Amino acid sequence: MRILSAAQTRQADQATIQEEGISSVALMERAATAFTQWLLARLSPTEAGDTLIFCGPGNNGGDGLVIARQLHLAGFVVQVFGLPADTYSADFETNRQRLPAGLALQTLALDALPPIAPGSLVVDALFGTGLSRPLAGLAAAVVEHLNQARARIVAVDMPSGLFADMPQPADSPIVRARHTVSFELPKLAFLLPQNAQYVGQWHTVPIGLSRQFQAQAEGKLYFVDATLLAGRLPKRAQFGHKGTYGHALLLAGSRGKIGAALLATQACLRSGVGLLTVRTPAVGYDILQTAAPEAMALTDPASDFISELPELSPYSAIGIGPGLDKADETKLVLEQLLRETKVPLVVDADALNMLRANPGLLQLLPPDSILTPHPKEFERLAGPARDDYHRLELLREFCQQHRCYTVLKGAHTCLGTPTGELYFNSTGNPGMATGGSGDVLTGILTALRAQHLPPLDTALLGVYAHGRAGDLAARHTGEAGLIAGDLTRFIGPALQELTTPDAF
Ligand SMILES: NC(=O)C1=CN([C@@H]2O[C@H](COP(=O)(O)OP(=O)(O)OC[C@H]3O[C@@H](n4cnc5c(N)ncnc54)[C@H](O)[C@@H]3O)[C@@H](O)[C@H]2O)[C@@H](O)CC1
Ligand SMILES: [K+]
Repeated sequence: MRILSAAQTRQADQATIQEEGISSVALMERAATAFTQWLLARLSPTEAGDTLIFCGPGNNGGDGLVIARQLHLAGFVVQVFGLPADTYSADFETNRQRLPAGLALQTLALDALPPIAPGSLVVDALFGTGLSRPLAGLAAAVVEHLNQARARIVAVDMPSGLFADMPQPADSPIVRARHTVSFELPKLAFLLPQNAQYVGQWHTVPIGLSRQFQAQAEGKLYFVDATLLAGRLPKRAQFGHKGTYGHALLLAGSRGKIGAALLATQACLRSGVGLLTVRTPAVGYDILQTAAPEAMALTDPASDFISELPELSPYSAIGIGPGLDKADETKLVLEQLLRETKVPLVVDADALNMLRANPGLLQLLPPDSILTPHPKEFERLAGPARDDYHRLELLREFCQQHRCYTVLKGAHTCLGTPTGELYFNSTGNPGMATGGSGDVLTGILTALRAQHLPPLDTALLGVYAHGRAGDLAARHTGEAGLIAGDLTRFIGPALQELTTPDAF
């Protein structure tokens, strides 16, 4: 799925209208109907109770008028309010005319804002993608009024006051919606933690926006769903053997953190790698051989940390980082690895912190390496961000400068590419915010890369499958009960879902 800017969304509406030869008011009817259907699938008129719909002067308000008409006809107890304005959009005017008798548009006034009973259903159709500046005056007062009511607010397309694709001044008035129902595609704003308090849970409803426009639109933002991944994970070959699926090397673990090495090991094994060798300090030998007999243990001469780089020629991908100690010897191992390796790298955790400690090391990063920082680790590498939008800029610059793929971990993990694209993941849940989850991701990515998948496919598939494994696991454990080891059990099913079936 593409993520379009506000301007592109307007162009997409126009392209759809032209392509289909329909009127803009017909597209509005379609969009508003999709919203109404979404609501009707979740709430009966009795469950909704008092339903108050707040409309702005543009097409978002026009949607609100259509929704008011449709909910009224569906038996909801509807009141509809409009912001006074000098001009209204043409489709707003048309739909004002279409309001049924018995449902009058009431004009909002600063000194007479309507009371909102606790638990009421509020539909926020004040402003959508056409917002051009922060709200002020009466509009701001209405937003404040909605936010103070103990109502269930459902926003049409956008929570009013929020920009679709850029930050806004601190303290801008913005509706705090419980649900946001967006037309066709998510907006960039929905994917950033700083906006979660306004967007609530977001949903998309299809409105038949021009596919051609979506495919050809400029811009480099993507939302990764199963469709975007179709065809990227080949089925295993009938005559394949373990040599077909690569030989991965993991450099991981230190005294007290052999568990991290083990989690990466299990995940790597569960992600289809042909052979796996694991380099841990000597203290990890018995643990690894017992808990993961499928992996080969190549223990380091040092007892507690990795001090020597093994011979690298057998391997098709190398993962480094989970559970490493920051010993000087290990730093030298990382440096030697960066200088010597010709095979793709996956770099995680303390290996990232070591890169930062010696900035010269970043210059040695082989092209197409995959880095997997969480926001704090990324900040150490690329500097502090003013806000979530600025962090995306830094991510883009970092990936282009170092010709690497960077997986910025979090809700909607964002993958940056050397060519400037940003891909937001759609799977995963808050249960995955638990120690060891990142080690599992490193194992998955190392395995996919070892199987000769291109770096972009590796990162997209790996991040998606990791989240999907978390979603499958949480069905059994609940989110709070989820631990990283649970993820490894569901990587196989997650990858299976993504595997391209044979064409007939
Ligand atoms: N264009 C189309 O064909 C469709 C548009 N749709 C709806 O239309 C919305 C976009 O409509 P519009 O482009 O008319 O924009 P909006 O309805 O979001 O807002 C535009 C109106 O608000 C005014 N405005 C902007 N910022 C303001 C501020 N800070 N304070 C006060 N007034 C402000 C503008 O002057 C204009 O009158 C979408 O979010 C969606 O809900 C849907 O009906 C689908 C089809
Ligand atoms: K809105």
